[in-house]
Amino acid sequence: MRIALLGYGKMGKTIEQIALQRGHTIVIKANHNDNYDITQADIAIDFSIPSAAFKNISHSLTHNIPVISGTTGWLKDYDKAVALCEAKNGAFIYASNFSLGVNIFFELNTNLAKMMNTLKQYKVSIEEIHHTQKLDAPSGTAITLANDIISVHSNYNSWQLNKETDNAIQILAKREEDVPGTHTINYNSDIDTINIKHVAHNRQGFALGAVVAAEWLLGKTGIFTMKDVLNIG
Ligand SMILES: NC(=O)C1=CN([C@@H]2O[C@H](COP(=O)(O)OP(=O)(O)OC[C@H]3O[C@@H](n4cnc5c(N)ncnc54)[C@H](O)[C@@H]3O)[C@@H](O)[C@H]2O)C=CC1
Ligand SMILES: O=C(O)C1=N[C@H](C(=O)O)C[C@H](O)C1
Repeated sequence: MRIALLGYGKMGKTIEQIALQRGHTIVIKANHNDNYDITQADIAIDFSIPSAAFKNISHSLTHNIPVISGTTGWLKDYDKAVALCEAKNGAFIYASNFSLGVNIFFELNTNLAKMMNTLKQYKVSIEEIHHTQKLDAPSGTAITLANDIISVHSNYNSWQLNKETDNAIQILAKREEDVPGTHTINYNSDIDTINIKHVAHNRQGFALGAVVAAEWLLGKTGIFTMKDVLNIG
């Protein structure tokens, strides 16, 4: 596959390594608003910044290039990206987290939340820890985890960043040097605490997932998620 990397930072560079190992070619490495010809590529992979993601995605879809996006913090425009993809009969995958481990963790989180729905003495909270350069908070992964709990647990109808309220899930966002991504779900009662945790040791899992998703998407039309790619859930 000829891949356009829209965003050539920490993730773009890790994706390049894995894509080359899997026999693909990188034809575009775009940072900032570079003037590139997207039609040279078979597929675009966007790991850029929140304020640039929608523009990158719509540029690719407008030119009939399938696109994978892992950028977080741009979801206010997600419905517009879906509408454009449908109008162009294109192909699009967004995932807040492309790693296989986190996608298994998403399933674990939903199943645990279903069980905890009958045990109202436990209060849930989410903690995410990332590197200090991260632009958005809470992480996209923490938002997915919170929304998945809300969809099956009747005590909660929203989430709140760094704030405890009755019917909202508190998400604590911490920033520390060099942390690739740690997410913990805590169910706390007066008697005990149950928690599940995912710790990324590096960025390889995110990057491999994004390349596997690109390989899977090529030749398809529609709007998909990592559940479709990994056939789980
Ligand atoms: N979904 C997932 O599995 C993962 C998502 N991420 C997300 O991916 C994004 C990128 O993460 P990192 O690579 O760690 O950040 P980074 O800051 O290292 O790289 C972002 C790059 O985007 C570039 N950029 C700025 N404006 C651009 C534009 N208009 N078009 C193209 N590129 C532009 C910057 O110059 C920079 O090189 C973040 O939103 C992060 O939260 C990160 C890891 C995994
Ligand atoms: O910015 C990061 O680094 C990460 N961002 C994603 C998120 O916001 O959830 C995924 C991963 O946790 C790393």
